[in-house]
Amino acid sequence: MIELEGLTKHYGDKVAVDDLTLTVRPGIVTGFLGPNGAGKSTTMRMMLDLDNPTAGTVRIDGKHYRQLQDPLTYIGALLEAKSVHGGRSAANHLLCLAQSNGIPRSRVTEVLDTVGLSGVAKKRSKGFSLGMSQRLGIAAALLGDPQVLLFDEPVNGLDPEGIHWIRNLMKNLAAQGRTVFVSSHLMSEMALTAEHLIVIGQGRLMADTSMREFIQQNSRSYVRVRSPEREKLLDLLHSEGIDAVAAGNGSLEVDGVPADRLGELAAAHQLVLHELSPQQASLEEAFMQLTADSVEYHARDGEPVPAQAGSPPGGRAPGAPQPAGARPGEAQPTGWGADWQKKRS
Ligand SMILES: Nc1ncnc2c1ncn2[C@@H]1O[C@H](COP(=O)(O)OP(=O)(O)OP(=O)(O)O)[C@@H](O)[C@H]1O
Repeated sequence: MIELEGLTKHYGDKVAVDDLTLTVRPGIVTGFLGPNGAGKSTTMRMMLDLDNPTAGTVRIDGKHYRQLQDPLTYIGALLEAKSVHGGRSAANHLLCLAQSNGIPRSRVTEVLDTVGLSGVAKKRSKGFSLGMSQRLGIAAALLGDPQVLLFDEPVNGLDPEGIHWIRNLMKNLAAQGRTVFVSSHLMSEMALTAEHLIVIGQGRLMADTSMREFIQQNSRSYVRVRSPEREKLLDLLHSEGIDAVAAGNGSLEVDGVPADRLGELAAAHQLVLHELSPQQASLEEAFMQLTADSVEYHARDGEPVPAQAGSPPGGRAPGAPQPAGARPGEAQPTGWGADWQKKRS
């Protein structure tokens, strides 16, 4: 397992990682989430002794990284897929790593086969696509057959088949009893892969919980009900002391009552329903809800507006409503490109 205790990293005045204490357990895939700049890569680098902590410790199976003999046989990692000597072939790159870590040469062929790069084993890695480089990085992580694996954005650049493959690979590694710690911004992918989540924001621990609990605790689940007799249904629900609010498309959103009970109530009062659907928030919604206040980099609202002949940047789409305060026929600069347009006029 990986144990962090009070792990902290300052870069000058910037607190990149702030007093993290947590344990990453074997046998499951643990997802590592946080907005841009939250401190994920810094934490992973400190786990691998690539950065010195300002305070605190990291232990891999009870030992500091520096105490590990042949560290690749304890912990394998994919951090920067492109950080490979471009002049070396894939096989040579892996062979160098193997030789410096007491790993037999035969493992190079095995891991190249595992990641599907046998056909390009002798090709120089500088010609590799991002997806191929990711696979080579994963091969390097697997080389020493370690019990602990770290993957920073492993699906970056992979095609759908590759994404499917890495998802199964991580699950299989965990099922073998290994510790698998993975960061990704792809929430849908994380939701399919990780069983446990660690979430940080501005360097601080925000959640350390199972995927299920995380979604339940940080999002609202409700039942959407649609009926041609919405007002009657609303009165009925209120008379039963059930909270319901009118939503778009003639529907109601009902909190805290299972769909079965709502269906039975409607049937008992002979009310027709056109929809009765439980709504559970996604990991993405739960993540955004939890981390909204710790997002460091905010983009401005507004759509990029393409400059078209006869239509100034920021102009309205045909049929779009006139912005408040605008004179008829006059396009108002709003959103993306608005400052640029103001400077021009
Ligand atoms: N070498 C460095 N020198 C100065 N500041 C740094 C350095 N490395 C990281 N930082 C800062 O530390 C903070 C955490 O960065 P880090 O790269 O760990 O975040 P992250 O969660 O991995 O972000 P992303 O999701 O964008 O990859 C950021 O504010 C970053 O600017």
